[in-house]
Amino acid sequence: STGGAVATPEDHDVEYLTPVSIGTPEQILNLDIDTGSSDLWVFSSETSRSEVKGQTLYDPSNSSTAQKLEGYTWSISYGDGSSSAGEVYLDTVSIGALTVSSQAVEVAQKVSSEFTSDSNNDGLLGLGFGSLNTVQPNAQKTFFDNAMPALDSPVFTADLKAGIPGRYNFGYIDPNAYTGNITYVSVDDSQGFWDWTSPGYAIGSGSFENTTIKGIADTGTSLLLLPSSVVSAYYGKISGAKYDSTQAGYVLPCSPTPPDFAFGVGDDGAAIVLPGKYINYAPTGSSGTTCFGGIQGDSGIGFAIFGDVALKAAFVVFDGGSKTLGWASK
Ligand SMILES: O=C(NNC1=NCCC1)c1ccc(Br)cc1
Repeated sequence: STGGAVATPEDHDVEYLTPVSIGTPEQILNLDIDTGSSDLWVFSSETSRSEVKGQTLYDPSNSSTAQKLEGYTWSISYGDGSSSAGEVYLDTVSIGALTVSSQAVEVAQKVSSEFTSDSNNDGLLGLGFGSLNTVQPNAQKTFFDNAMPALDSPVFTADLKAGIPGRYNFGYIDPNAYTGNITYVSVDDSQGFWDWTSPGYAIGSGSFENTTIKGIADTGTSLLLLPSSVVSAYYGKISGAKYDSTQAGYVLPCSPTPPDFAFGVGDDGAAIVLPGKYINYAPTGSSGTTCFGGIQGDSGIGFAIFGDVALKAAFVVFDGGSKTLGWASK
């Protein structure tokens, strides 16, 4: 089997939303597919009314295939401080033509303000490793783990794009979605993340800097978070760029276009190049002269995060069979 669906960017590519069918008859919710977590949770008929502002709600009582897991609960908090919690049902879940008949659907009873104010986001679909799932008393499998045995190939791919819809596919690699070769790198799943090591980076037309950068491929994080030495080297090349403590990040003049940023993949010299315009993440004020940087520091996290700013420059294969990541330009 195979499947897949469109991934549509919200403003500034802060997140990408994908239509997911739940229940019988189908209830279609737009979910944030997140390789940095492993819970599938949705806004629901059980979500506190004061915490819902425009989201589409999954109502298990309107699904003939919903089955409540009595006594099961979940509670999650994300790297950006957002959180949600609730109860658990099993129901049929599909992404395009790919269907999992007994998927744990975690219904939110409470969500934090970040989710309440994100009116187009109806929930998250985690594609991290199973060890991250928060359901008690028994952890539940991700959509990918449930689907994997039936997939033509045990993979899913992320093809996110800047400002236009991309795609998540399951079970196959679309040869028309990328250019050149796919370079595969090993993944350390011991922390539950798609954790890999880049051999270094280059700034603009500069020479490649060999420096080990361990980090996770996280579709649920918006920015590219890198070691402070790398971030300082990058913004040090840009006149007027500075760390703005008020914004808690580096800001830069939106014009001229900043230098490209490339990160290495594999040990054969392959690299993914972020066009400089990707680093103009969003204007900080109404004049549009100053931009918030799409590359920021990873201090305090313990490893880098290759979030959407990086992923949208690549075609990425998440291989659940070999536990590897494949990176290609496009
Ligand atoms: O939470 C994380 N990724 N997903 C999402 N963020 C916000 C909503 C969804 C995340 C995961 C690992 C690390 Br390290 C930092 C952050």
